[in-house]
Amino acid sequence: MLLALHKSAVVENPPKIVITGSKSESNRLLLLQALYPEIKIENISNSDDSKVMQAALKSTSNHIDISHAGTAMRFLTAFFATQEEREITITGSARMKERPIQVLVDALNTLGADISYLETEGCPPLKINGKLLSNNKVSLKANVSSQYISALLLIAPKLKNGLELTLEGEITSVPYINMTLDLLNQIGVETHFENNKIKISPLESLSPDQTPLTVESDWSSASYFYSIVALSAVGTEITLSSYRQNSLQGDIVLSDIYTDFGVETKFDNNSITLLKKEEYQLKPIDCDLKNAPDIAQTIAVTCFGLGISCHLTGLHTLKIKETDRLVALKTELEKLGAKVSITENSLSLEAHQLFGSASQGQRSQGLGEIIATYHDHRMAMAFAPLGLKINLRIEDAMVVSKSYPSFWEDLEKVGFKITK
Ligand SMILES: O=C(O)C1=C[C@@H](OP(=O)(O)O)[C@@H](O)[C@H](O)C1
Ligand SMILES: C=C(OP(=O)(O)O)C(=O)O
Repeated sequence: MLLALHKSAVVENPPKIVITGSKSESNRLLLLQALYPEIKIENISNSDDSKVMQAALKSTSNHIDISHAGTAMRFLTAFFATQEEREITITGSARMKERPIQVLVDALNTLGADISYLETEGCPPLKINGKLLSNNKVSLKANVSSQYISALLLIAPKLKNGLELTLEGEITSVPYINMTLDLLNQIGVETHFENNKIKISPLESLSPDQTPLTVESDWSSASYFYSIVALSAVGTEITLSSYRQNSLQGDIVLSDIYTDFGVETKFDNNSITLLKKEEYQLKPIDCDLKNAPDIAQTIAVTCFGLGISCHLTGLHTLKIKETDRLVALKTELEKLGAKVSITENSLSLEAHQLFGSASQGQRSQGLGEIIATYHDHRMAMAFAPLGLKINLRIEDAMVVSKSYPSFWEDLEKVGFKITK
């Protein structure tokens, strides 16, 4: 569906926006709940990725399709590898069949699993013959995706002797590994992470009287509201719930990064209020995002909307996500008149005269440019805040449901004018 965003502004005193639970926390807890049924979960994400995870864990079929969900693909591969007597095939969208999984498959096979490729070597779909994994030590490359490491950590306490992982090379997306370890600790699993070694002790079962674990709202989803406030007038405020100052999610780093754009975050009563405190003092942005790759698109578009330059690094994982996000960002920002250069792991945007030139002025007329989204929820959501500056249209807008199904309704609540 093509949605048209008509140039609008944030209303005064918008209602509080309740953002669904973190899909990263939800998908970890769902997997742990399949291993330890005593676990109770509250505020689970209503994202497509968490729904497919729930459906796959309930399914008795020997054919599982996880669509676009990277965490589900990686976590379930590890899970089904340990389910004795079960033979399944696991597949996903056309893009999922291009997203690499060899590092994880090799590690699981080294531990004793029986996993093979059904189409392209190194990528889904996979055939998994569930087995008792008899080894407990393995080394793997840590610079491709942290999801492989989290997948192994999640099944580790159910292995007879636990697990000892050696991480090779630079470790990417570290906060996601720490999130996995923290959730394991919360259910009583002993973990140890030092330098490039992680050790997990076995834990057979949990006591039946578990207190529910509450998933915090999704910080990556909050990023779009940070961008909206950054692109709005001084004094603009938006309140989001439910958030904690001591989050497990690395994307909380937004609250620091956006101070550079004049956005202040106030934590109060499980909510955050984002306030545009001052006009942004034109200053180039230089940011290493290897610990928070999912907010790269948001930040690049905020900088474009403010007319400032940015140099974003640590982006090597962006090429293997829902789309090649570096190429997608360059293509779509350039449609709007930006000058962007990319390498394998970075993106640079030149400062520009903000929608002031004749050609850019024309872009505010009519229905505006069509932004392509490449089956990537974050392309749709990252570009949407530009609706405060220009008219634009978002192609395949329902793609947002991968992580944030009520995104467009929530944008309307804060004042965006959107038509089909
Ligand atoms: O473990 C997780 O929940 C995630 C880890 C990150 O992936 P990489 O480790 O592949 O960067 C992130 O981009 C993804 O959205 C969610
Ligand atoms: C990369 C993402 O998800 P996944 O890898 O789980 O598909 C994302 O949500 O931005």
